[in-house]
Amino acid sequence: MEISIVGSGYVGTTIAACFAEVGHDVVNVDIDEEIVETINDGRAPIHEPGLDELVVEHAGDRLRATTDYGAVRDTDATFLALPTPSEADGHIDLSIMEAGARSLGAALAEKDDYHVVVTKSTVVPTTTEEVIAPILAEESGKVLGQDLGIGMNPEFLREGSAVSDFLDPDKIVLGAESDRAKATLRGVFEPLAERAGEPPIVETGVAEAEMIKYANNGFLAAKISLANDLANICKEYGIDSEEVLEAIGLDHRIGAAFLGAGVGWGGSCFPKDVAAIIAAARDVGYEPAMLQAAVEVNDRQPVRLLELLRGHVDPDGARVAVLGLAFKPGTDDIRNSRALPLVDALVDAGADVVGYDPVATENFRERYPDIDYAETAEAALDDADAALVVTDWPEFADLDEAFDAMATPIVVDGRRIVTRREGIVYESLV
Ligand SMILES: NC(=O)c1ccc[n+]([C@@H]2O[C@H](COP(=O)([O-])OP(=O)(O)OC[C@H]3O[C@@H](n4cnc5c(N)ncnc54)[C@H](O)[C@@H]3O)[C@@H](O)[C@H]2O)c1
Ligand SMILES: O=c1ccn([C@@H]2O[C@H](COP(=O)(O)OP(=O)(O)O[C@H]3O[C@H](CO)[C@@H](O)[C@H](O)[C@H]3O)[C@@H](O)[C@H]2O)c(=O)[nH]1
Repeated sequence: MEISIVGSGYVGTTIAACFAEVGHDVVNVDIDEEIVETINDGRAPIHEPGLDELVVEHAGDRLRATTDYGAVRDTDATFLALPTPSEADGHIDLSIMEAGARSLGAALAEKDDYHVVVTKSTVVPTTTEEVIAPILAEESGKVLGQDLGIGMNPEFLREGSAVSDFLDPDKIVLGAESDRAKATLRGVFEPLAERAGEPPIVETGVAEAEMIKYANNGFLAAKISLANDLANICKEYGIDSEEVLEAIGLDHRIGAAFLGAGVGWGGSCFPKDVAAIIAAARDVGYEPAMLQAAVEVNDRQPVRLLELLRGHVDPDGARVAVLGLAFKPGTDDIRNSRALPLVDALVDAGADVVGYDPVATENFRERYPDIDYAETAEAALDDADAALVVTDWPEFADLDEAFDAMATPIVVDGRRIVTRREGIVYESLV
């Protein structure tokens, strides 16, 4: 099939390259000329394992990119993979989606045939039908259900494993407003589902598909927060939280995934999506107590980590190494990283901060140009008065003699990754 994807970021580029990989002809539309050129040159504009290889293989053949929305007219379906950030009060900010829908609708005005538009972005329930579809209809002059079909296909890929998550999904959710739109969506996913060994395909309504995405992310974020709540109780009793969480994870009704206790969840999705569904729920008159509690526990974890640090050293004037700046291992993304509130608080307290991350240093430096950065974890620890471990990069588990070079070997571990041993003053958050 001929597919267009509007937006060429983490999601748009990944799904474009993967759709090309399963045999579709794909065009990426983005307003960023540099991104468009990068893809057409056969390179991925973002860092994701396996993505470069797919772009190299398909660019110039089944995959191309353009800034011209007119390219959508030669395709059967368009996926909107545009950002849906948060407003200051947590509500979803739909301005980019609305602008994209306007440009798409205007381009579709010159297409006579039936066309399906699918929301891939994470949007609060009813957005596709009540905000996006009316803009498309108005700009294109098309009539919903006649020459315009609408769908919603939430995306569950994780950064750092985006390609393999997309090509081998646990489930595929297809929301559509009509049987005809659903049939187009089925056609798009058929080759992928076959290659992935026929994962469950959930066919549902558009608003249900929108809500499934928030329910998924809300549940996972709340699961981590519940693990953190339980681990905090363990800490007060001097009980080993890892043993407790591993044991409960063996119950198939609970499951071991996403019970990793520590300094909490960050990233480009969980914080904004949980905030957006909480704000949306309040708008329709419901107070989502569990999700709100999940946020509160999450916000307190970095505060607890600093309290532990203060129990060992006064940050004022102390040299504090912050190990891990990315929001999770395997990515250079620092959006909503737990390192942000921690570095803010350390700087406010008068600490002399030295940050280290295997790949996220440059992104962090753009935001915090005034703290020190080290090339290696060893260099960050050298002469430091204390170390805070914020991201669970596997290399931190191998650190050993480097702690001996610290002025005082105080290690406060937010991810329970450093091996405790004689000679280190070790304190784990959980
Ligand atoms: N990043 C993830 O892991 C992930 C996973 C699942 C779902 N999502 C959701 O997918 C959506 C996209 O997220 P992302 O991380 O890919 O965003 P992103 O910021 O990485 O990429 C968005 C792209 O859209 C382009 N763009 C902006 N305005 C445009 C316009 N008017 N027309 C065309 N292109 C335009 C930007 O240049 C950018 O390349 C969001 O709703 C997000 O919540 C993200
Ligand atoms: O047991 C765990 C697992 C994760 N995290 C933290 O949770 C955050 C999110 O991690 P992860 O879910 O692996 O990364 P994302 O790339 O943000 O992916 C989430 O957000 C995406 C965007 O919506 C969804 O598509 C994915 O399904 C969903 O997992 C990170 O800060 C992790 O450190 C923990 O603290 N403990």
